Amino acid sequence: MRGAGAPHPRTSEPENPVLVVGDLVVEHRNRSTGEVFRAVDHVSLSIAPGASVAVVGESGSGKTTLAMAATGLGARGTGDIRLLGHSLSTIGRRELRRLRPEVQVVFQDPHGSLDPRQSVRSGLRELRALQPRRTSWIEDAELLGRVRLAPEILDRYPHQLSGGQAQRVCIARALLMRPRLIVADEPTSGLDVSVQADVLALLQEIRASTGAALLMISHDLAVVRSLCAEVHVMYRGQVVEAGPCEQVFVAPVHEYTRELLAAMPGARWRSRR
Ligand SMILES: Nc1ncnc2c1ncn2[C@@H]1O[C@H](COP(=O)(O)OP(=O)(O)OP(=O)(O)O)[C@@H](O)[C@H]1O
Repeated sequence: MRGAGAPHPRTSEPENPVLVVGDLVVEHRNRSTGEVFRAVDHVSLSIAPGASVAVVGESGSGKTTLAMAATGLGARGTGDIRLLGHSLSTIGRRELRRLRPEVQVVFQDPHGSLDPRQSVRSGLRELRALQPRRTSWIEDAELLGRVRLAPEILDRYPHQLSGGQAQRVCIARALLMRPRLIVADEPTSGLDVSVQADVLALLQEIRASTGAALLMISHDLAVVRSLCAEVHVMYRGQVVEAGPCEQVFVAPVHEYTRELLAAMPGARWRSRR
């Protein structure tokens, strides 16, 4: 059995970025009016193996559209996207299918992500059937232990789980695939404040122990600062500022970043220095 801390089987050179986004533009068309809205406007970013990168911005700034397009899971758009060294514009279906498990997404609404008709155990069984070799490294009970859930949870259905437990199950399902990139899209916004910190700590722990990179989508600067080394600030579809969290939060250059920081409870970011 392979431990979660064991290196991933490599499908590209270790030092290659997990994800490179070059000049991405994604537009949405309003179905009723036909109007075109540019949700992502010439965005570039790169995520190294094991890195923790955040995209922050207010609601509607394009964070989710960016993350979904960049990982090949949403509207495509134009631009150059390389996932584990493969260009999404030229990759074949078979290769894309092989690449899919390497990127796992943890969404905001854990109950919405789980099939209400499946127990946790049968949900895991289904995943294992889809990817038998990839998922054979760990047993169900041990997997749940990794996300600090008791084995009894295996026989529960989603409606029998709290929000925090359901999110841990979602994280366990992601972990089972031993991804190279975990995209966490507002993973704690739907949870009680009391469990938010635990879920964030868990994501951090999993990132550190597996070597997966983390792309964190959030409007919450406190979450970002606790979890990520690097941040991209999005405003109206554009990245207006990017850099190490310490630099961006302590000495923001763009007016919008300053406004975001000022809207946070306390100008405590700056007073840390
Ligand atoms: N499928 C879609 N069709 C039309 N417009 C869309 C679609 N998806 C998103 N949009 C619009 O694109 C813009 C960016 O949305 P997106 O969800 O990427 O932003 P966000 O920063 O993730 O916001 P939130 O934090 O509220 O999820 C918004 O104005 C949204 O209304």
